[in-house]
Amino acid sequence: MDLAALLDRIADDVTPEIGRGAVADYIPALAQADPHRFGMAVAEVDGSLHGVGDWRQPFSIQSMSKVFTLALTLAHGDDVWTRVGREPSGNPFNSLVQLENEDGIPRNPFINAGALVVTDELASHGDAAGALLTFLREESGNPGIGVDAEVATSEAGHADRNRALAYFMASYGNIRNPVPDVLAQYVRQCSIAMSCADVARSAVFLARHGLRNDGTRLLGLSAAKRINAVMLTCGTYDAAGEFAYRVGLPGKSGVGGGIVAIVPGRCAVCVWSPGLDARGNSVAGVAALDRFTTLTGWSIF
Ligand SMILES: NC(=O)CC[C@H](N)C(=O)O
Repeated sequence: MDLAALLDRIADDVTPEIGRGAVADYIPALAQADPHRFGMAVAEVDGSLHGVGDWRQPFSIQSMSKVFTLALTLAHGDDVWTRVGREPSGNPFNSLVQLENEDGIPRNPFINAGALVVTDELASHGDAAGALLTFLREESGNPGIGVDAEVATSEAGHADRNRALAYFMASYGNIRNPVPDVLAQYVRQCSIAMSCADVARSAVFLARHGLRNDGTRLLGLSAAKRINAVMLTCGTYDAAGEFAYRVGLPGKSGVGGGIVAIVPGRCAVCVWSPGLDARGNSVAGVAALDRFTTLTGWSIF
């Protein structure tokens, strides 16, 4: 399959979708994003890389970081699964509503509550955001990857919802490090800026059943398979059913407008366009992945 030509065609096909939706503005720095940007990259398991549009342009990875922190945490063992579930929440990514009835155990690691628990667990093994940056730089081959300081400051100044989630879980004993430290780590991880090329290359270990780009193993086969399963069922929040229906791949979105999707055994795909739908997923991004699986037949179903 000529993936370069395919990506050109997808970019053409989704042109009417680019600019639709609304950029996230609850983190003020994200509101400055240009909704007319669009990029898409595919990293194959053999190391080849293809892209179209703004695929080399760094953007705020936001919740896509949650896939990588979960993977790094599971590389230390399975303990985190006693503290976070694996069920879709059916609620918005920053919702508080289920936590009180469910003893402070978040539904899954990809909503904010669950991601805070994962970061807390990873922080018990050292500097969580530092470990994440090291991993992303090594995997992508881009040592320039870093935290966007403006986004980090903006996010830290508008983190009351995440602060509430973290303190509430701490009251159940499900945040173990000091809440301000966990929040600082979480804000740093969300504020990392990467391009579609960087994200796709950093995520291809999930298509390679846990093997990193240098051939070493980050995760066992089961852990890699399980992350893909949780991405499929929970990676796009209360739109995960719709995403599975339209795209049919494990995927994880972020409010910066990125979505990373995995074709097990073949490739990782990252698409970026900042205009979001009401549930926080990129409008053009979902459309592009929909075209990608339709044209290639590479859905898991
Ligand atoms: N869905 C997202 O990308 C949300 C991430 C964002 N940093 C937040 O915590 O609200």
